[in-house]
Amino acid sequence: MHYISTRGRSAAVDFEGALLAGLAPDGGLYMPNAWPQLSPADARALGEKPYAEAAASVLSLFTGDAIDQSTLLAMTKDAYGGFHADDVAPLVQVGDDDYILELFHGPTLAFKDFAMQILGRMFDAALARRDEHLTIIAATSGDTGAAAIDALKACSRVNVVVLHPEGRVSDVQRRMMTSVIAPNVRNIAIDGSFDDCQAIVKSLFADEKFVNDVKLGGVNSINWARLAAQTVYYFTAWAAIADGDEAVNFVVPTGNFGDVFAGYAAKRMGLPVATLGVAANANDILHRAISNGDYTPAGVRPTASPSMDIQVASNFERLLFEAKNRDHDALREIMENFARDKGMKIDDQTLAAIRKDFVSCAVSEAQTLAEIARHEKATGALIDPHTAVGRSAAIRLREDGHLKGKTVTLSTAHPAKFPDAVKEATGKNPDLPDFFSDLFDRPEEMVKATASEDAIKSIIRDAFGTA
Ligand SMILES: Cc1ncc(COP(=O)(O)O)c(C=O)c1O
Ligand SMILES: N[C@@H](CCOP(=O)(O)O)C(=O)O
Repeated sequence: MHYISTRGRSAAVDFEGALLAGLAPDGGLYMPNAWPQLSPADARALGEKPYAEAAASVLSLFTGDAIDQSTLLAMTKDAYGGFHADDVAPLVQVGDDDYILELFHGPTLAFKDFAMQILGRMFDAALARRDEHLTIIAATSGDTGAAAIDALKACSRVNVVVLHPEGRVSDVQRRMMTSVIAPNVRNIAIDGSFDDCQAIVKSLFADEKFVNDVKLGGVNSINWARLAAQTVYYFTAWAAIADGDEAVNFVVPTGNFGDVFAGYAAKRMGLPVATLGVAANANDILHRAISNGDYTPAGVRPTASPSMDIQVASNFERLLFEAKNRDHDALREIMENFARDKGMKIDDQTLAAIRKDFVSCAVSEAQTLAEIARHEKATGALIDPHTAVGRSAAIRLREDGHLKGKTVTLSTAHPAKFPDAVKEATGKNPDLPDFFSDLFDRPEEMVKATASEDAIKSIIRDAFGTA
């Protein structure tokens, strides 16, 4: 197994190369050169195993020789042993054919923990063996940052710098990041949007000298290892509910297109997935792209589901690469034109290829809050606004005939991360788990910066010099 850049101008690397690089040197995203395969029988057998064992089995298809099987299993046991649910990713039935996959029982209460906890352990092992250090840069709209900091704060060979859009994450999300005061952690509040943060991250990777000076790495979903780890719960969820080889739908609240692309990867690996539902909030660029080919950013609108307040979705590049039959030149031209024109019209053939696997739905603010309230009335349980976007989309896509049969909606965050929206919708205050009961008493540390590449470079150089 090796990894190729979508843009075709970087050398292929092994799993460890993709893990440590994050983004390919040509600005492209790494992809496996071919999809590893699992038969439905293999997938079903995963359902019999504890989550950590299933994760090691699936991940080994991506890691190849980079990590031996017993080390990988020790890593997954350690990573998922810290989750606060026995099942790690519990599946809850909410209707005849409807399920919610709870992905918020990790240490920072969002689905990001599934990949980040394992990445931290992989970084530790690879950097120790190479006797190297890394400076991780992450852009966050709230959840990736907390998960990265939690997973990496104890890594002696990793520094971690997190950029978040000032005032555009919830107080709980911010405090989960800024209350971790450690010598290798820096939080930077950017005067701008998540897209500005993400653009800065990509521009840092484009500066070869800076990348080499500080040994830059990334843990956003540009990093293939993130998506590899996120494929696992599609397999375990399918195995828990499918009869025989029955195909199941997944609906995924979507921002950077990473989580839903992990579902696509699982499908390409042989998992019987019928349709992948892309659930967008009022920042509906992905819905516009899939429904009518219009992939044009329209300015970010703050919503009750702030982690999905994203316009330029990194992983859409991976989807276009697939839809273009992995034609590097065609993909590079598309991405260059997109950068120049600040938007794109997806051609009919490419759109038809995308629609073989995906449908989409945009959910308004009113619909999001209404779904939190409806769900609480129907089940007595609170859901977070991102999950509500997913559930609202799943209900509408089924009513409109786009989804038939069993459907799993990914529940991506704990409701207590977004108490204001939950309270507004239901009148109820979701409680943080005990291990965060003192979150609002903890001191915070962060610096503020303008949305400028140079400002961030100088903060990183001052903090960590050459790694
Ligand atoms: C809670 C939550 N739900 C959904 C998403 C969207 O996931 P993705 O960016 O992988 O599409 C995010 C952020 O990415 C998130 O933090
Ligand atoms: N919603 C994310 C945005 C970054 O997404 P990633 O999956 O590419 O890391 C966040 O919460 O930070």
